[in-house]
Amino acid sequence: MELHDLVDLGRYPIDRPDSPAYERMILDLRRELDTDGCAVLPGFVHDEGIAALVKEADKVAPNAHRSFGRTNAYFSQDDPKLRRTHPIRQFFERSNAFVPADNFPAKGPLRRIYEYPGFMPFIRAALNEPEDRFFRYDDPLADVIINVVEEGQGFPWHFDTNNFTVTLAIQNGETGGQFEYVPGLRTSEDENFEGVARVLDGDMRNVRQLELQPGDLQIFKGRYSLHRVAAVKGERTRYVGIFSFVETEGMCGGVERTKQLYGRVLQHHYDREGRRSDQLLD
Ligand SMILES: O=C(O)CCC(=O)C(=O)O
Ligand SMILES: [Fe+2]
Repeated sequence: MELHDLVDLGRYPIDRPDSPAYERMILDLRRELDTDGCAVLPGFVHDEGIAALVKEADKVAPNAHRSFGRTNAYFSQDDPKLRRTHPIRQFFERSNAFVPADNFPAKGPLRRIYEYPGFMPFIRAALNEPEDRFFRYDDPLADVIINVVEEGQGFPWHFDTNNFTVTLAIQNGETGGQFEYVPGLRTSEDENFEGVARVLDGDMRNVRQLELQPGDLQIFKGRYSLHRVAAVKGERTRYVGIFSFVETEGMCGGVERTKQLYGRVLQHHYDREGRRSDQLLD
């Protein structure tokens, strides 16, 4: 399986895991993840690869599920029993559109990157996770998707369900669309509702901002880092590819979240509801 027509393998030798260059790359990424809770690989996909990905995105964008509505950081329902200021009760406007994973064939450029045999071991090594706790997201609607964001749309503060998130910038809006995140705001043992409430309330002290360029790959721990995408402005649509990985085999999106984001839910989601190795809300 070849990847050089999409990925800059000279700069990022994910096809040569035994080389010193690979080892150096992994050490650099680990350092970045330790200090910033996030690592960026500029130009991971080269210009020609991006052209192929934009073409694929343009083709499937009409199949995106457009969803508008108010969501909290956990994509859960309101709980009127809690005090009014509790993060579960803080709802923000979200409008975006996800192209569900079943739009991306194995031979298309986006899934070819995700399913390239060396890609998962590379992401796992960068995150320094053990082999028995690292899997692709077992979600036929969400393992690899494109987030389509048009003028005026954005994605408010939230946590991902999948433990690890890898995003690939494919096309930027004219302006806006910056990514903001707070690394490690919750852990698998602690929701840290107080810390989350402070950020939702506008405390920007621990918020970091990123502006990715098309071709840049970003690795971060989406289940533990609160994050959001600023509204996009201008005519051009923002496309971001999202590849998800989890620590528990068979883990997929919950029923409520999947309904909200993809507009449908499969038997698969009911069968696996609650398959998590932590007690977090979503
Ligand atoms: O579009 C992005 O950059 C990320 C969107 C996001 O956070 C998500 O889809 O969960
Ligand atoms: Fe997210």
